[in-house]
Amino acid sequence: MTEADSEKVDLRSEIPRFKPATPPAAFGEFVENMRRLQDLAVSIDAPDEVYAAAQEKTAELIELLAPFEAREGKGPANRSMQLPGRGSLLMPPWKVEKFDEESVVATGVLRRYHLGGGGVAHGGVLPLIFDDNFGMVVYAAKRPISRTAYLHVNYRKVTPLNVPLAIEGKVDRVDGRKTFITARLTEEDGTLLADGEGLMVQLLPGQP
Ligand SMILES: CCCCCCCCCCCC(=O)SCCNC(=O)CCNC(=O)[C@H](O)C(C)(C)COP(=O)(O)OP(=O)(O)OC[C@H]1O[C@@H](n2cnc3c(N)ncnc32)[C@H](O)[C@@H]1OP(=O)(O)O
Repeated sequence: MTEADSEKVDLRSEIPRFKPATPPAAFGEFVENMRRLQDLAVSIDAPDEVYAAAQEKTAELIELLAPFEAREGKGPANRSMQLPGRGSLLMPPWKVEKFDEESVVATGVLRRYHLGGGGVAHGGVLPLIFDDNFGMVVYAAKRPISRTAYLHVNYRKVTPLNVPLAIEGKVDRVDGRKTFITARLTEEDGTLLADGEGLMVQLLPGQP
């Protein structure tokens, strides 16, 4: 395998030194279509022929895209700050509203894809939102590159779908390599849905 080949197929990387991307509008529209597809994939109840047609169309899309799979940090997903969820399908489609040393605020809605049961968000989605916020807080506060050592979420109320939400996280205290972060997830009127605390530990040279 040549070096160029290994770059194409090796999806591992060290923790990324973040480089923002500015993709064309079509990328953002593609990601939003994919999000709509995710919502539909978890909610449809369709005739057999519709599933068969959907299978064919998605197979065509995979064939179109597969030749362009690239290693972490090359494509625009996850590093397009102007797009909801930084253009990453893993992330809920939230927008960063405030990003400075004082705090990081992101707002958005959770949608059908994020359903747990009983019409409200899956509990596992919340730690994802908190962890991502903690990562951005570390970055915005100009702390060294760190990884989450622990993350604690208190679920205070069920989190509704399709309702505007906000998370605000900030550095609580710093102790050597350790950055302790707190965050709150609220509805627009300030109702507290969940709060969280996390420890981000600065990576030492050579740590992945
Ligand atoms: C624009 C921006 C976009 C970018 C936005 C991107 C956002 C994405 C952010 C995602 C971030 C992640 O999810 S990262 C992925 C999830 N996390 C991981 O996979 C981490 C896996 N764990 C590890 O790699 C390691 O355990 C580390 C690096 C966390 C720590 O290991 P270490 O380097 O050997 O350090 P160690 O000596 O154990 O600990 C250092 C100090 O921290 C304390 N410590 C360590 N772990 C814990 C713990 N669980 N609970 C309490 N305390 C702990 C120790 O007691 C010690 O304190 P003292 O004795 O010094 O007082």
